[in-house]
Amino acid sequence: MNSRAPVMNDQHAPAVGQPYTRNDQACHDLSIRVRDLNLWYGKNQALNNLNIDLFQKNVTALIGPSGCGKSTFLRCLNRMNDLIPSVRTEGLVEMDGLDVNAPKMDEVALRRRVGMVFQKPNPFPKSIYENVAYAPRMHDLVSRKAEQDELVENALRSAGLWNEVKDKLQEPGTSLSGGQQQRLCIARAIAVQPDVILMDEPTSALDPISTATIEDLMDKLKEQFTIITVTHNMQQAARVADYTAFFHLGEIIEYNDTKVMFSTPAQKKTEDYISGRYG
Ligand SMILES: Nc1ncnc2c1ncn2[C@@H]1O[C@H](COP(=O)(O)OP(=O)(O)OP(=O)(O)O)[C@@H](O)[C@H]1O
Repeated sequence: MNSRAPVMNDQHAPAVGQPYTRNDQACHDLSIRVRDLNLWYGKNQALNNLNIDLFQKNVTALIGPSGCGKSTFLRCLNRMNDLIPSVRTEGLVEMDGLDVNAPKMDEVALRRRVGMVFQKPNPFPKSIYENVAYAPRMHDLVSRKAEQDELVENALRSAGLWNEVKDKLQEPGTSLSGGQQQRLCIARAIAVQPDVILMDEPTSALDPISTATIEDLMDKLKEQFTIITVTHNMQQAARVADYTAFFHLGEIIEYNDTKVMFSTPAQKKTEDYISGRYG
């Protein structure tokens, strides 16, 4: 086993060759299983032998210095790296037992199950209503207008935006504030009833109040969805994440319960990073 494999400091060390997991008892709520994942951009290896189990209905934060592979890893979970021609991937990413990279995996269906929210809010140039209704219609999740209306309302309510927009659903999504636009993007992601929501620095373009609103929202959304978020903000990881994985130079150095990792990191590199000594 890679000597720098992720470490779970309050758990039994796994047998040689076995991946690190949170604990045996929790394996029933496994959502995503990653084994020996390697990724290259052309000749440059960006992910190096990653092994990690991600658990259902939790928030997992991916932290680490710039360029350590957090976003690249996130994009492995919904095959968005396939859109980059120079990318080559090896290893297993399994979601609820299904091999995400299997040739017969339907990428459109996969991206319905794995929603994504980006750093910069990116609503479609359409009405607030259409931003939410479009994908469910494309995926045939609704047939009647009344059903569609209900779905739009539910998604906007779940994203904590309904009360602010219910009287202006036909206005452009882009007319909303940055924080509202990000919640609209979250409503759009949850409208297709995914299992997993990937968030790539979802609050880094937002003011502190909008950031706090999104953090509260993540706490509610994890009752229904598995959330994996990239963040540069240590306090945010400590506030929102049940589990945290620390990445460094394309490897997972440590992965653990967030409270444990932040109070007693097992690795010197983790300690240096979370205490702000580098990165
Ligand atoms: N499209 C791409 N083509 C080539 N190399 C890339 C591409 N995207 C990322 N990389 C490289 O892969 C490595 C990991 O980048 P990635 O963006 O995943 O890191 P990150 O930890 O998310 O960084 P940041 O915190 O700055 O967003 C870096 O060396 C980066 O330069």
